[in-house]
Amino acid sequence: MRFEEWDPIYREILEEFGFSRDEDEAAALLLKGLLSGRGGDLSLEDLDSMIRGRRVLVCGNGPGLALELGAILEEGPMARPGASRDEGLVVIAADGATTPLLAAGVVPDVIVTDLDGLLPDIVAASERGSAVVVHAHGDNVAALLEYVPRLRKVLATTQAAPLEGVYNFGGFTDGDRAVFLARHFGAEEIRLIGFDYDDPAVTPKKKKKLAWARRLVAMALEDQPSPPTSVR
Ligand SMILES: Nc1ncnc2c1ncn2[C@@H]1O[C@H](COP(=O)(O)OP(=O)(O)OP(=O)(O)O)[C@@H](O)[C@H]1O
Ligand SMILES: Nc1nc2c(c(=O)[nH]1)N=C(CO)CN2
Ligand SMILES: [Mg+2]
Repeated sequence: MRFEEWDPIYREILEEFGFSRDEDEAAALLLKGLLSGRGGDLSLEDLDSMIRGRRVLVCGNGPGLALELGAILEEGPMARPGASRDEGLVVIAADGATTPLLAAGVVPDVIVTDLDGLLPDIVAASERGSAVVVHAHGDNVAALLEYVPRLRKVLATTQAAPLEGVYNFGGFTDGDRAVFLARHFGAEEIRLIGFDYDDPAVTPKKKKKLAWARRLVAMALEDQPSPPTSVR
């Protein structure tokens, strides 16, 4: 999604949650600085070669994730590094979904995170090869400072205007940003598990975020080349 298309949606989000655009922009600059001069981080080309033409499984952190994952694991193999396009699913974990995935023996290919999932698990997955798409915003500056130096293969995102090396593929919550990312890089098919927008066991703020996730996932999946398969 082009930033001009995203910006009106972002304005609505800023208004509804009372977030500060200036603070989001400052966080994006900070993340850019934290990554500058490092070796071994993730390029757009790396993500493209992982995702383009592949079947992608985007995992949200809803309460059904472990069960739905069990059903998928019975179907066949997950992707292995260097797998051909017919081999298995590329797994993208939205932040906290990393924990149930690791518990089931699945190391995500990509983690999309604003660094408020279970961070020791995200660090462990990174050490085991997961690429980490780290989102900077005005409320995660302390986590960026503490954890970005501990992560490998990082790509930076922002919900504000993109900067050189800090991308905006569209989206707000980790789950919907993961779907926008999969669309941006040309996934052949996107399946969702662990998305329960009507989960009653959430705080009022999370409920509002899940309403945004519902709207944005629907937007990201519009006009998918092949129809989305949601396990729910
Ligand atoms: N019932 C659910 N509970 C939590 N996450 C859900 C649920 N259904 C879908 N998701 C998606 O899973 C993603 C990852 O979940 P996680 O609990 O790590 O959220 P988060 O975005 O880090 O939380 P927050 O919005 O508080 O920062 C969410 O961003 C959301 O898009
Ligand atoms: N400024 C700000 N931006 C966000 C926040 C947040 O709490 N503050 N949470 C997000 C994921 O839920 C995504 N973006
Ligand atoms: Mg998060």
